[in-house]
Amino acid sequence: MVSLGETWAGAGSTIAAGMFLYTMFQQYSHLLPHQFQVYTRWFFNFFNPYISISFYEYTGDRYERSPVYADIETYLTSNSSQLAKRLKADVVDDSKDLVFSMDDYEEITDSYKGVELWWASCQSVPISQTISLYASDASERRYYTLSFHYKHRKLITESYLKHVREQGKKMKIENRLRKLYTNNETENWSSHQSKSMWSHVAFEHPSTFEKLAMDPVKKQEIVDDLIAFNKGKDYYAKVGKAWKRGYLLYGPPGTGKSSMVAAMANLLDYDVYDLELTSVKNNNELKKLFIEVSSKSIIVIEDIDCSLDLTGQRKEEEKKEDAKAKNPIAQLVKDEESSGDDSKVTLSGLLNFIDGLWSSCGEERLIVFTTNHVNKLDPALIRRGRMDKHIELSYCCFEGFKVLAKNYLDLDSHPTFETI
Ligand SMILES: Nc1ncnc2c1ncn2[C@@H]1O[C@H](COP(=O)(O)OP(=O)(O)OP(=O)(O)O)[C@@H](O)[C@H]1O
Ligand SMILES: [Mg+2]
Repeated sequence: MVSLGETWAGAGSTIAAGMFLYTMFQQYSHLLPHQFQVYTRWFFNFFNPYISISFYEYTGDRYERSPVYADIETYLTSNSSQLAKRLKADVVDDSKDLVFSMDDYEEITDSYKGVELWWASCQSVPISQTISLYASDASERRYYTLSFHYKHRKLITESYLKHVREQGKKMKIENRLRKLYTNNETENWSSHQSKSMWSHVAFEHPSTFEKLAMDPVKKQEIVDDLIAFNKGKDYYAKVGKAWKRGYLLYGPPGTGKSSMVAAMANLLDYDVYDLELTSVKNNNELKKLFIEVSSKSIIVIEDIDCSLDLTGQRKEEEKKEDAKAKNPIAQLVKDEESSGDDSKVTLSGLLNFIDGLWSSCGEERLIVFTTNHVNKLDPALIRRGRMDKHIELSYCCFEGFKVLAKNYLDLDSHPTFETI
């Protein structure tokens, strides 16, 4: 007699065989005559209770990888390294560890709220490549297919896929190597649209808030402020503001402004974008740079008073207006001559990216300015709301000295402390 268990096992393998046949059919159906294709497709669809969704690595004419594909890949990394039998190992640019992912044509089972579903990694070979041996430009297209029973359609499309993307993003952040970016002058960036305008190295600065010598009350206030920002996604959504915050660090040279930026990045686990304004050609290039900044990052403009003549520019404009009133033609000629060098980032351009319309692209970003001369800056640039928090870093106080004594000499107290 055949037991119930055996019957189910038989049914399971029939379903698996059916799905395999269907996948094969999908892969090679373009080689069949058209009429035959229509009938067989109808036949399969009629009897097939499973829905499958494909996620391609590159879609349409995008240069960059599809973000959905990347999220799924990361999500499946944890599942596949346990479940799949054939894996690919790779050292990925952004991650600390080796990354394992499913090898091509491998399949794994996942379950979500008691529903079973199947992921397969596939590759479609372009037709041109099957015909011509020389079609070197036609590369394979990778994609994942997700299959599930049609009665779970709502659950999968509305909830499971969201879960996959969230998990994928979270895992990517946990596993990533943080980076320090800089905008160096790449001459041919415009001819390679897909090439990033930022170049980077791994960010491994050892500075932390514990090691920073400053008034402990002030320090705690800054740490609390940063953590509140980090957890403030809902708050920013509620008040209808872009999720970003500006800090102005000012004080005499060598008082720990750069160290504090590094400490901030280490505290929040953010990337650092060191923006060198003097090598940005114009506002348009500044816009491109800002668009490329990822979320969870700090954009730093060091010594902003030296980077640009942001203070003088307004006066310049006013002077020009005066000159125009006195001698309009001479001023027009002058303007014409100087318009050839559009090599200017203007104050209004910069303000536009700090809190204009463009500031809302990307989220969870800190903008930090450092300066030695706070009173040289245009008040519009540093008004509250734009630079939300002004932090003065000054010469060492006694509390700060104690931190230094601990850091360097491992001393908690000493008879000479009182004298100091
Ligand atoms: N408050 C501080 N706590 C601990 N170390 C500090 C502090 N201030 C400065 N230092 C030490 O002094 C050095 C210079 O500090 P840092 O580069 O952060 O100063 P800065 O304010 O950015 O200077 P500049 O205005 O010249 O850019 C660093 O090596 C840092 O370790
Ligand atoms: Mg500095």
